[in-house]
Amino acid sequence: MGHRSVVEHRAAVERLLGDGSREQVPLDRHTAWRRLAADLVAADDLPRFDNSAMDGYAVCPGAPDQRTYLVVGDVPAGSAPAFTLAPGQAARVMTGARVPEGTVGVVPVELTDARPTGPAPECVTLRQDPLPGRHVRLRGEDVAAGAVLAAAGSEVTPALLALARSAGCTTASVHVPTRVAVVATGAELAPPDADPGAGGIHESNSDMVAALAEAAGCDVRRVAVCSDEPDELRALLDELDADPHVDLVVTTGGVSAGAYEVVRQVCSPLPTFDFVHLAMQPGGPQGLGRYGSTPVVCLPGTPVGAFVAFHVLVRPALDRRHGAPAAPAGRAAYVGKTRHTRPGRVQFVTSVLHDDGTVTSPDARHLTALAAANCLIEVPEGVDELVEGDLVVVHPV
Ligand SMILES: Nc1nc2c(c(=O)[nH]1)N[C@H]1C(S)=C(S)[C@@H](COP(=O)(O)OP(=O)(O)OC[C@H]3O[C@@H](n4cnc5c(N)ncnc54)[C@H](O)[C@@H]3O)O[C@H]1N2
Ligand code: MOO
Repeated sequence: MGHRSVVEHRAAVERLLGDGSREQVPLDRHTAWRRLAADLVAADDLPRFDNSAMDGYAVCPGAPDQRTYLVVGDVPAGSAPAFTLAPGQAARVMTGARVPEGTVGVVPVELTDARPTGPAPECVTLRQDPLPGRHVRLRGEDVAAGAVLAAAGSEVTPALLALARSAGCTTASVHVPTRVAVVATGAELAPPDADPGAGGIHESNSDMVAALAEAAGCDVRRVAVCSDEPDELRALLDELDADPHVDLVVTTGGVSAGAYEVVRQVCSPLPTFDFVHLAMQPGGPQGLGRYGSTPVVCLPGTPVGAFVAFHVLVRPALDRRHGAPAAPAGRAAYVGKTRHTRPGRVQFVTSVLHDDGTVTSPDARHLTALAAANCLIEVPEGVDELVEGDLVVVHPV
C-alpha cells in the first residue's frame, strides 16, 4: 500500500470519473436541481405585451378635469383588444390582460364608481387621476428576448423554471446525472429485513452512499450488498461492467489489511487498480481503478469513513461532472470546546456548526455524531489539539 495525500487522491478520482455529458431536456419539474450546460436564453419578451397589473380601467386621459370616461371595451385576460383608446376613453381590463393601444395608465376598480363584477358599465367615474404608466407592466420590462436568464453552471431552481418558462423557453441544455451502482461488501452484513444472527450487523452503508450520490445529483441505478466471496463480487462487477447504464461503481468495505478483504482481493490484481492508504482519518484505506471499462471507487467499510470519504473524495469529482462550481475551500468557524486530535494525518471531524459560528464535535467515532453532523472540521496534519476559540476550517455536509 502506498501513501497518498488527500489532494492527490481527489485528483485521481476526478481523472477516473472524467467529464460528464450534456443533453437537451424539456424544461419542466424533472429538470429542477440539475445544472445548466449552456447559458439559458430568453426566447420571448417578458411580459410578452403591455398588460394591466390590476383589475380596473385602462384610461387614455381627456381634458385635465375629466373624471367620467366612456367605456369602449372590456378585456378579460387572454384576449387581445382590437381597438385603440382615444383621449377621454377607457376600457375595463382584468389583471394580466393586454391593455389596448392608447392606454396611458390603469385605475384599479376600487378607485372608481364601477361594480367589480357583472357587465362592464357604459361610463366610469374615476376617483384617481390615470397617472402615466401606473399599474401597466410594459412588454420586456422584466426580460427582453435574447437576454441570458442564467449562466452555464447555474442550478435549475424552481424559481428559475418559472422565469425561463415565462420567457418562452421550452428546453435546456443540462449536465447528465452520473449513473451509479453502489455495492456494500461484507460477510457480516444483514439486510434490513433479516436477522443479523450472533456475529452479523445491520447493513447501513449501501443506502447511505446511494442517498449521498443522489444528493450529489447522481442517478442511482443499483444498490447491492455482496458477501466476502470473491466470485460473488467478481460476478456482480462483471454484470455492472456489462451494463451500459452504469457510469460508476462505488463499493464500501473490504479494502483494509485483513484476511477477507474482498474488494482488494478481486481488484488489486488488476493493473488498472490502485489501493492506497491516504494521509487522512477517517476514510484512510482507499482504492480506485477500472473494472473492465467501468470506473470503480472503493471506500472503506466503516460508515463514518465511507461518509467522510464520499464527501472529501467523490463528491468533488461528481460536482465537476455535473457542472457545479468547485466547492469553496471551506469556511471559518471557532472551536467551541477544546479537544484532542490525532496528529500525522489530516482529520475530518464530523461536527456541528452552530448559529453563533462555533463548532463542536461529539465523539467522532460514533454514528450518533455522524447523524448530528452538519459539517466536517478539517484539521491539518500537524495539529494534535483544537483549542477553544481557535479558528478552524469547516466544510458543510
Ligand atoms: N490492520 C489494520 N486494520 C485496519 C486498518 C489498517 O490500516 N490496518 N484500517 C482501519 C480503518 S482506518 C478502516 S476505515 C477499516 C476499513 O476496513 P474495510 O474497508 O476493509 O471495511 P470492513 O473491514 O469491511 O468493515 C469495517 C467496519 O465497518 C463495518 N461495515 C462494513 N460495511 C458496512 C455496511 N455496509 N454497513 C454497516 N457497517 C459496515 C464492518 O462491520 C466493520 O465494523 O479497517 C480498519 N482496520
Ligand atoms: O479511516 Mo478509517 O475510516 O479510520 O475509520
